[in-house]
Order: sequence, then structure tokens, then C-alpha cells
Amino acid sequence: MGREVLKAVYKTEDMILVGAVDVRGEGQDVGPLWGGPEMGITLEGDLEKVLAEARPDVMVDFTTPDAVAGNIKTALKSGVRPVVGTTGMSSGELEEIRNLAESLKLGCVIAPNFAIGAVLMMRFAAEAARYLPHVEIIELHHDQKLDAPSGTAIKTAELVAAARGDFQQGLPTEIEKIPGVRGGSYEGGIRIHSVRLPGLVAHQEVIFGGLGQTLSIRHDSISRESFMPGVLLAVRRVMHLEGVVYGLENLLFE
Ligand SMILES: NC(=O)C1=CN([C@@H]2O[C@H](COP(=O)(O)OP(=O)(O)OC[C@H]3O[C@@H](n4cnc5c(N)ncnc54)[C@H](OP(=O)(O)O)[C@@H]3O)[C@@H](O)[C@H]2O)C=CC1
Ligand SMILES: O=C(O)C1=N[C@H](C(=O)O)C[C@H](O)C1
Repeated sequence: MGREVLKAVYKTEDMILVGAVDVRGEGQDVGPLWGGPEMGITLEGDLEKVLAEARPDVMVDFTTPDAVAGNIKTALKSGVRPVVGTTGMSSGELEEIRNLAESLKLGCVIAPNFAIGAVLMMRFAAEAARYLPHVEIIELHHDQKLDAPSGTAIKTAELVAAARGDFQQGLPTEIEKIPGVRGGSYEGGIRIHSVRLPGLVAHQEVIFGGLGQTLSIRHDSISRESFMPGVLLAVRRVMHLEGVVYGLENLLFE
């Protein structure tokens, strides 16, 4: 994702790429990383130093669940607005970041999925849950993904749970003959199933069941370019925000 963002920002006329951070890649010119020309911008290992020297308006973070909260706090404390796609942050970390961004009066966009189609899939799922409250979520990703379930699946479950109110699904007497075979159980008994395989990018199917019928809502990211229009939109919009906006839908459907 970092490589894809470098390419997208570099190719966007109203943006200037001023720095890049990756702990292990220090010293490499970022151009050849995405198949572009030498640019004289090299990967650095120290985020705080890059922010102090390059003084960007915005930092885009696609890193790892254990690094992301620290990176966001470093950016905000340096006066830089974060746009964050990294998933797997805890609710406590999110709350701390909300308070920090608010107190510094700086914008920050955190979105579990920047693909417009995925945002629509979540919106349609929330709408369907009002009429067909029995639902299971299957998310499918490449086998290098660190967190499970995906941030998108968690966000979908949150939206579905909010849309259907107190509803509880599932059979309390059900027996799992193989532990975990029914997936993870979210609030109200919403089951989430995580598939990890080489060859996949990022996919999700939300299946609703009703009397004599099912409804499937599916989104497929077939390349990482799918996330870039959403990232660039957030980079532009974060300059005019104060505090944290969680979810791209809040920038798309105002
Ligand atoms: N919101 C969205 O639309 C999307 C979100 N994602 C999420 O984005 C995150 C990244 O995904 P992906 O690019 O596939 O993951 P990768 O594992 O391919 O890349 C993560 C990179 O972050 C680097 N890194 C780790 N710690 C730090 C740090 N402290 N500072 C700077 N760089 C660091 C890693 O370096 P090293 O290898 O040296 O450890 C690695 O190069 C995941 O959480 C994923 O779920 C992904 C796609 C879309
Ligand atoms: O790790 C990924 O690849 C993705 N992560 C995000 C998530 O956890 O939902 C977004 C997208 O699904 C790709």
C-alpha cells in the first residue's frame, strides 16, 4: 500500500511527495520502488525526523497494527494531519487519538476501507439489515494480512448491528464440532468468517437470510489501485477538518 500511495501522490498534480518512511527500507530511492524514475527522495527510518525536515501538510499511514497509533500521535504532535488506512487499532487507541486531534484542532481521517465500492457495500448492507436482520459476513484477503477479522468486516458488523437494533441471531444450543468453525461472533450473534489465501486481494460478501430467500452483497478489490481515489480525496479534505473523521462515508455522503 505504501508503494501504491507513493505512486498516486507523485502522479497527482496538486500534491507534492516530500518524504517516505519505512523502517527496513532506509536509503532506497522511492521512485524505483513503484517502477518510477529516481526522485532523490529516499526512504527514511525515523518518522519524527522526516516530519521535522520535510514539514508536510499530511501524513498517509499504511503500516501495521502495532505501529499505527504511535505514528498518528507523532504526526499530530508535529502539526501534521494524518490520513490512515492501517487497520487493527484498539478502541482505546482510537479514543486517545480522537482527544489529541480535537485538542490540537487538527484534522485526521481514519478509514478501514478507502475503496468507494467497499463503502457502498457497507452502506447497502446497513440498509438491507433493517429488513433482513439475519446476516453473516465473509471477508477474504491475501495471506500476508496481519489482522483478522479485517477492519472492513468489523465496520460492517458495527453498521449492521446499529441498523437492526436489539436483534439477536443464532441458535444457543448449536455445537461446534471443530472449534471456530462458525467463525467469530460479534454483537447480536453476527458471525464473521476470515479467509486468507494467496491470489486474493481484498473481498467481502455480506449474506442475508430471510423466509425462502437470501441476499448477497459483495465487493471485490482486484487491485490496490482501488483504494487510491479514496486516499487522495481524504488527503485533500483532511486539510479542512478539525478532529477525527472515522470512515470514508463521512466524507462521501455528507
Ligand atoms: N484502509 C484501506 O483501504 C486499506 C487498509 N489496509 C491496511 O493497511 C495496512 C498495511 O497494509 P499492507 O501495505 O498490505 O501491509 P504490508 O505489511 O505490506 O506493509 C506495511 C509496511 O509498513 C512498514 N512498517 C511497519 N512499521 C512501521 C513504522 N513504525 N513506520 C513505518 N513503516 C512501518 C512495514 O515495514 P517492514 O516490512 O519493514 O516491517 C511494511 O513495509 C494493513 O493494516 C492493512 O489492513 C490495506 C489496504 C487498504
Ligand atoms: O489488509 C488489506 O489488504 C486490507 N485491509 C483493510 C481491512 O482490514 O479492511 C481494507 C481492505 O480490506 C484491504
